Amino acid sequence: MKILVLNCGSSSVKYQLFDMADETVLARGLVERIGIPGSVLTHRPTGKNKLVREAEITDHKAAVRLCLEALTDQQHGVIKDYSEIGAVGHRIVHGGDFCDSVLITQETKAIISDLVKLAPLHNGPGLRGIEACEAILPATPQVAVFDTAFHQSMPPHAYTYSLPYELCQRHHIRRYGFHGTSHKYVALRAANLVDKPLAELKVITCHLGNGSSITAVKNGRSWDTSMGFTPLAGLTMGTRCGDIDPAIVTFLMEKEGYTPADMDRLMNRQSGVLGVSGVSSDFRDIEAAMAEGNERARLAWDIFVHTAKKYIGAYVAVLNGLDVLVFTAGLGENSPEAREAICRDMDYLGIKIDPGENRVRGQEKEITAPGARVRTFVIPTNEELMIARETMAFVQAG
Ligand SMILES: Nc1ncnc2c1ncn2[C@@H]1O[C@H](COP(=O)(O)OP(=O)(O)O)[C@@H](O)[C@H]1O
Ligand SMILES: CC(=O)OP(=O)(O)O
Ligand SMILES: [Mg+2]
Repeated sequence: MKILVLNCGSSSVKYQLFDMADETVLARGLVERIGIPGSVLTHRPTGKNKLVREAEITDHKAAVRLCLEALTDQQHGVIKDYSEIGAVGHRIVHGGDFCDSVLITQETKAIISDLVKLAPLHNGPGLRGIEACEAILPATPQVAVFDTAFHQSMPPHAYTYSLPYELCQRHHIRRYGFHGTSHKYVALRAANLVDKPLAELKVITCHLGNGSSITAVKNGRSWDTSMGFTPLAGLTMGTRCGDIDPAIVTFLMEKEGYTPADMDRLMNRQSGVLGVSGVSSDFRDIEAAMAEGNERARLAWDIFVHTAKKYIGAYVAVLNGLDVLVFTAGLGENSPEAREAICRDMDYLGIKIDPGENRVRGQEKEITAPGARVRTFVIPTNEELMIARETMAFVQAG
């Protein structure tokens, strides 16, 4: 069976078409920089030339349509007809109370839609991707695979907020955690690379992209993670503020007369690296601006690095040690500068990377310095493969 996977991220749409007989990738691609200047589709059909199409893409529905068109493109396509696709797996970021994947129906779409307010940069785009597929593949089963699933294993002291208990119960307020599919994939892959069962390892996985989160993995389970009730918490991100003193919210609402919607926009879309630098939400632009001496870009970068260091340190404490540190996602895979800055002066914790090995971009590689106690890896994430497997199992279970 051929399975198409769509991964709507906050700044991108990634996709892969698999032949699940042997998990061959027939085509993969991405639309990146959605909503910021310079958006581009890169479609890589296996065994054929890649297709690069520049277009100003401002929303995820248009991006998904572009991906679907590439799959049947005369020159670069890999299928003749959409009916060849047996099922579509969608990455949906917020699953709320869902622990497992679900079939897309009117009812499940309504629940995903209710969660848009808790993941405004993601569940809306995820739904737009579903709608684009429903229009083009109306008879094909579609499955939602949630970012929150892996983190369901966190212990209560990690997922419970210190607010009035009954209030949190009533409104389902807890730490959910996101990027779960990615954290699980790279943690399993790291265990494979060090040739030990994941259950015997203490692992910290750093998913650093436009959205960033760090997870502590213990006994093979997500033990704690930096994102929370929503994907706004934790590290400073492309446009998200990450952890701030919660009192700033009510302070600004009073001082500036902001409504809840204004605050939501400010913290999700106008803050983070973009808000501090005034340059861009994209780390490539930040690195270029720093190279030209832009001080606010430097400050945004330094804040990002500082928060990443703090989470790693905190999770070493939570895990009582560390065996493996993993970097993944857009920045984690592609920026030696980010990895170097984050790992600098961490030798007390046993973390030290080799500058030569660390030059790697977008490839799986161990970057540990000789003699370091903690083994550090760059592992390209593959959320799409995990989602394809999950979708296949779901469809087969019928
Ligand atoms: N070669 C690169 N060097 C530095 N940063 C990169 C590179 N490629 C991608 N990135 C950064 O990764 C981020 C996108 O991460 P990604 O995980 O693909 O996005 P999303 O969060 O939308 O899923 C962007 O900020 C981008 O600048
Ligand atoms: C949850 C999240 O932030 O996802 P992404 O990094 O794909 O935007
Ligand atoms: Mg992503």
